[in-house]
Amino acid sequence: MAKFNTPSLANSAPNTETALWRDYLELTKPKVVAMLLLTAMVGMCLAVPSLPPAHVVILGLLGIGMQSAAAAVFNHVIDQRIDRQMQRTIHRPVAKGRVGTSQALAFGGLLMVAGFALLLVLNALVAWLTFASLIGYAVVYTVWLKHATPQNIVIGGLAGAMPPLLGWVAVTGTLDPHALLLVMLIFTWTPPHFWALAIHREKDYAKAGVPMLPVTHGVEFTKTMILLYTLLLVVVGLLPWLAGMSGLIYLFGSLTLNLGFAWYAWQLKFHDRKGLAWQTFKYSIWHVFGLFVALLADHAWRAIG
Ligand code: HEM
Ligand SMILES: CC(C)=CCC/C(C)=C/CC/C(C)=C/COP(=O)(O)OP(=O)(O)O
Repeated sequence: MAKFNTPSLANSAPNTETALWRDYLELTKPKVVAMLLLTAMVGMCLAVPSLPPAHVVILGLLGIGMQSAAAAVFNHVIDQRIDRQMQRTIHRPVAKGRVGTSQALAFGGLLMVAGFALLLVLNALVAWLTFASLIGYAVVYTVWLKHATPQNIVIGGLAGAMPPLLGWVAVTGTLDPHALLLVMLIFTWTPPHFWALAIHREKDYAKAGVPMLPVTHGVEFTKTMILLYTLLLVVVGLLPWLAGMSGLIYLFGSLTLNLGFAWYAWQLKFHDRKGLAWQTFKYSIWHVFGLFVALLADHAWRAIG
């Protein structure tokens, strides 16, 4: 059994380069946060029969975006040592020493406080649930789960799955079971999204001593799990329609996208070829984008119809 690392804040890299605004932007994982905000916006829209008030959308997206970005900044600080050991992450701003630990912590802290304050203007429930998601990703997942179990991303995935519910609560101030269906969609999507990448980057994770599934249980087992989760996603994808939350536009959109994901997973398991794990990962990103656009289009159609 390989020895797995525990996180450390020590930064031994020489601080030879100057930080640019681009480095600070990179710390926030902007493309991931953009996707999280799309899912939050869809949660906001589905919470009401037509459109949510503009000021709620603006304040809510800013607050959720800032707290998600803060979580990503803290993740860079905590992961700096393993980031220096992996090809994919070796050039990151904190890992390379272009942004120091204290500057990054100050930047993340500022985003966290500002985001929390903006959400408090809307309601206390959304502010605290968003903060709990930040802790879930930056502390529970990054500090502990990531190094503790190959189920790390399954459990930790809950934080990344929360934004549709956060968007919903920003608008209504209450929890609604329909919002949980949207969380379930992303929760089920996350393992095949990440494990496809983990297969592609298996050597990186093995080198850094992070117990990701392909490292601990092998690539074949991981492919089986990817296939099972995509099949589960086909079923979970039906729930918004079965619950009467979404209509036929969503149903056909989600079935097409989810069966497409399952097809990729099937190919990966039974007819693997060079680069297919990476293609599956890329597909997963377009897939989650398409799924939430389908939810939005379906809602818009029903609102005007
Ligand atoms: C625990 C949950 C998750 C894990 C472990 C995870 C892992 C990753 C990793 C390692 C990458 C980087 C790939 C690279 O460097 O090329 C990535 C990329 C990405 N992820 Fe995830 N992810 C998670 C959840 C999510 C969620 C919830 C979303 C949005 C709904 C998301 C959206 C994206 C996007 C858009 C990218 C591409 C970023 C880019 O090209 O810069 N991820 N994910
Ligand atoms: C407030 C709120 C909604 C918080 C959630 C924020 C957030 C940025 C979730 C995204 C999940 C993600 C990118 C995980 C990858 O982390 P990793 O450390 O495994 O990947 P890495 O090696 O690329 O850093």
